[in-house]
Amino acid sequence: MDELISPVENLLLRVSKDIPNATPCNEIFQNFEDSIKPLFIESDHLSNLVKLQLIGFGSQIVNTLNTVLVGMEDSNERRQSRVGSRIRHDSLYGLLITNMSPEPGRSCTFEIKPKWLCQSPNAPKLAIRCRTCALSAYRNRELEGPVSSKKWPPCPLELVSDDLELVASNFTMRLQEQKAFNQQPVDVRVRVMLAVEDYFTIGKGRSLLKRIEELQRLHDPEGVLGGHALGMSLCKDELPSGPRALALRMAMTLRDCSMFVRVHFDDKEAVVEARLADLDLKSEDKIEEWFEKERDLVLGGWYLGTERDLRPQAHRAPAESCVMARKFSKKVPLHLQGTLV
Ligand SMILES: O=P(O)(O)O[C@@H]1[C@@H](OP(=O)(O)O)[C@H](OP(=O)(O)O)[C@H](O)[C@H](OP(=O)(O)O)[C@H]1OP(=O)(O)O
Ligand SMILES: Nc1ncnc2c1ncn2[C@@H]1O[C@H](COP(=O)(O)OP(=O)(O)OP(=O)(O)O)[C@@H](O)[C@H]1O
Repeated sequence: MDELISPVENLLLRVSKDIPNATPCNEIFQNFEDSIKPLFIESDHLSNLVKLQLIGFGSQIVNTLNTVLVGMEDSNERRQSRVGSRIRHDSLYGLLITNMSPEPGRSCTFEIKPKWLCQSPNAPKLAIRCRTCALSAYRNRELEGPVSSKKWPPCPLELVSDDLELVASNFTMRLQEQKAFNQQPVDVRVRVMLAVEDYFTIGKGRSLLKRIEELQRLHDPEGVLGGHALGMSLCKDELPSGPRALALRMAMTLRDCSMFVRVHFDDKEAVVEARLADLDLKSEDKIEEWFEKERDLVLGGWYLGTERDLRPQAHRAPAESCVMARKFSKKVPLHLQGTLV
């Protein structure tokens, strides 16, 4: 995706990057229509998806857009991480997508990745970390410095928790990080916060997140490891294949999508709108990588929080805030916590 704004009102033009293995837009569109969209039609959440419309264009458009990119780079207007990337010539398709950008002064938008809304089916029964928090802990393993300086994204289980105060505070915290929101008068901010709280605790946002959770569960009941004996080396024949592989790719897509939340605050009643984006079906080529990642999390003790036993210099991070870890420390007396895992 690149930062080109379409002249078509309230739509963005999404085009393919010129990098090896990038899925062409026509395939992204077909996969979305066949595999993803029906899941949300069933539950009446179609209006919560970023809409995709496939368009074709001539190679002259690609040349023009690439020239625009060169111009932006010459004047330092392009984000450094994207400098040098170009639009591919061999696929003359693009997607017009719902533009979720805010309208200055009238709305603000924030983006979250809900990630894994339920535990991995391969996690040990006594896990004290969810899949996302286990992976964060794993990724923090090599980082030097105090525990508090490490990266602990919010635990995704908070988003679908039965503790509605926790759900509400998660979203209002994200809202309060928005400059456009903070610039509003206090009465508008209160109105907007209440609307966001309602939307994600009793409204459509709640049912949308619950639907994603349900779909993640339904499409991957066994986990990528299935019944694989973990002590044994990976044999490619044992990776999920056929219908199970497709279902797994769908689950992994739903575990890595983005959610745009736009709040309009110029009306008498604040209006909240959430739409899911980045629902490009994951490639089958990723299955081996998912298998290896899951195996490392299980065997390394990252779900159980026992990684410290494997690497004595490591210790449990007090800064981490997994919902599962918090439940565990409430239920189990402190002196027993080390003995149970
Ligand atoms: O491994 P995860 O769970 O961190 O997810 C990856 C994402 O990391 P993040 O959401 O930042 O933690 C990662 O996001 P970023 O590139 O870090 O923004 C990708 O979305 C990656 O998918 P793909 O390789 O582009 O198909 C994602 O990989 P998969 O979902 O395919 O495993
Ligand atoms: N529907 C949308 N409305 C508004 N902004 C969007 C929408 N979809 C994506 N964006 C924004 O466009 C930018 C690029 O999108 P995205 O991150 O999906 O592309 P990408 O190919 O992963 O980019 P890169 O890897 O170069 O960072 C991001 O800033 C994202 O927030």
